[in-house]
Amino acid sequence: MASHRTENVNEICHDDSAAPVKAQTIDELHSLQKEKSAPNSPRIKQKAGDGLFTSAILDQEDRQKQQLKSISASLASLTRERGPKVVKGDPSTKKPESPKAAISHRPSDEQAIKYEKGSFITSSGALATLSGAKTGRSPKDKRVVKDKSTEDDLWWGKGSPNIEMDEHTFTVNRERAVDYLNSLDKVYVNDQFLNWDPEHQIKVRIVSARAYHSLFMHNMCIRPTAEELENFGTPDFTIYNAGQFPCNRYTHYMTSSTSIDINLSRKEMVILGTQYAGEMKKGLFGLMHYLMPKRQILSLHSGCNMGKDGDVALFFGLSGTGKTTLSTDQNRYLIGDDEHCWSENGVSNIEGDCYAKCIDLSKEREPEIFNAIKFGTVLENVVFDEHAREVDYTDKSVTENTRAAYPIEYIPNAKIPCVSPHPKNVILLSCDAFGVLPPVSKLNLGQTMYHFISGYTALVAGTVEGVKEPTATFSACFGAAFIMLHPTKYAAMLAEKMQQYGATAWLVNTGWSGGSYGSGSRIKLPYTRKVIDAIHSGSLLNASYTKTEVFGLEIPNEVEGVPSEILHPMNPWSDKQSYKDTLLKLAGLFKKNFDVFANYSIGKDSSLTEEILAAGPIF
Ligand SMILES: Nc1ncnc2c1ncn2[C@@H]1O[C@H](COP(=O)(O)OP(=O)(O)O)[C@@H](O)[C@H]1O
Ligand SMILES: C=C(OP(=O)(O)O)C(=O)O
Ligand SMILES: [Ca+2]
Ligand SMILES: [Mn+2]
Repeated sequence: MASHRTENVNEICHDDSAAPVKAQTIDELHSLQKEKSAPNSPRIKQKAGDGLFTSAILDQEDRQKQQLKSISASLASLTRERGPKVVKGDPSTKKPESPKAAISHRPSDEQAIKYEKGSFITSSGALATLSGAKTGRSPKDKRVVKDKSTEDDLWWGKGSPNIEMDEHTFTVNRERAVDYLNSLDKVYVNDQFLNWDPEHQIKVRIVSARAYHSLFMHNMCIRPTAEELENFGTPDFTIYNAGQFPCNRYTHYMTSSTSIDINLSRKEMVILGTQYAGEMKKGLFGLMHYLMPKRQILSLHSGCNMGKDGDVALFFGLSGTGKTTLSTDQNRYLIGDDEHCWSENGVSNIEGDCYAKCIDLSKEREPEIFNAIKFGTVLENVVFDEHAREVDYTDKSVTENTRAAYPIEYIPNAKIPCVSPHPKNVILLSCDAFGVLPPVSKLNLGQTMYHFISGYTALVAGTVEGVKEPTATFSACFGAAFIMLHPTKYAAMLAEKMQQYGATAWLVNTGWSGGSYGSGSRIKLPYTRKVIDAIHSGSLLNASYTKTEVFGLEIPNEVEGVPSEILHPMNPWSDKQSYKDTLLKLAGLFKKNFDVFANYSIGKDSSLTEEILAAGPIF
């Protein structure tokens, strides 16, 4: 057969109608595609001589050597002298006898596709992957080292998320993780930042076995510039993610083959037996909940956005209550969807991404999130069509907790750098599965603190292992799984800041209406958006209010764009007696939950504590 192929297989066939490409070989052509610079978080350039740039005296080669030395030190076992010899790059391009490769900076999606079963590119260009047996967090497997420095500082005991372990057991698990990582041909190393406030930035290193974990963290943390990366130095905190490898359940303190261990003194975290990426994210959040309050900065499990006129709103809420959905708003600048710091400088995002739930995601209802799912985005545990690679967002067969992690700049109106002035509105989101909390109510300071400390929601299926249907949950500070100090410490700081900056608080029910889960229905997202619009615009502040029974919540009689019948939660219930019974049942749960906090005082004098205690349900 005649063929038009030329002798030299590397030569490029020219299409004579187009301008000729200068490259002569495939390799040369590929070199044209190579990124000029690796992607970083877009930011305002800092002035030369500012903080991070001062140590730029070393030449590039020396800095690379130091970087590899530092990675090698991170991977050193505690019982041997030094760490493995590491080189930069993809191990498959190196000779077999080459030492361990550490792939730093932009981990490629291709690495995941090449090495990880179940990883594919979807029709929109995102990397779809599977997190394995665990598709949600495992809070019961979280351990925190109790030592001299943490035993007095941290919240321990009943209700606390910090289940203790000793230093020795931590070392056993650390050694297990490091040995596992060192047994692999390659590991991925991310050196990145947390917190967009340059004064309070934290340097983190994540060592992981999976390309997916590396890409996830690349998105999640703030991406350094090439220059910042070279001058990174020693990280403030290191994660060893050996999630594919189990812990030894016969080890003291271990109750399963999963263990997520935090050692604040060693500034390290070890992950064994779970590949759910949210463990890394929330582990670092725990770290910030420890470090920031020491600097008088309040760490918040909240989303944050800002209007054109600079009015800022915080959205507190547990997983699935709408932080990501509602902070992503086409009319407002997005500061962040999940984790922030409130300092005297204002609000700053801790992260560089959004981590959206994508069950039942639709382009019509949530266009910004839908469009952010493109090349560079990690899609976890979604199901897609084998040929067209179209994702079916309604498919729950892997989990209901399907997720998309994308760099925050994939949202068109994200504000970079992700910092804002002080909040004007503080919105407490609660997804009430009982259907008795009003769609919106205005809170006084006592009520704000009462509801902040209570942290009530219905845990929506999926995010925590084993939770199959909405279940009433109380999670202090709307994030008890992540806080490190006693809830009243964060509450006191929130009260002080809200008073100082004159913020108004609102309780918004994004859950059920007209009946409990099973008989009522979830409040329509467009209605919740209207409620939020009215809060932002200030119109709700001037509305007339009616006080509810039992919870004493002030509910507006009208909200533009929302049917007034649903504003009082009793109206849409067909069985009024059932409403009243359910209301009392929920009030009882609140009361029981709050009992453990009744003996603590909040703030400088007893008046706020009294206000808070008086703000609970009366029945
Ligand atoms: N009324 C509503 N308000 C907010 N979210 C809603 C509402 N009704 C349904 N949802 C859905 O609930 C989920 C909220 O999840 P998300 O915003 O990711 O929560 P969080 O960021 O707090 O974990 C989204 O899937 C969203 O589409
Ligand atoms: C990632 C999590 O939180 P959220 O749903 O709030 O993003 C989580 O709780 O594991
Ligand atoms: Ca969260
Ligand atoms: Mn979220």
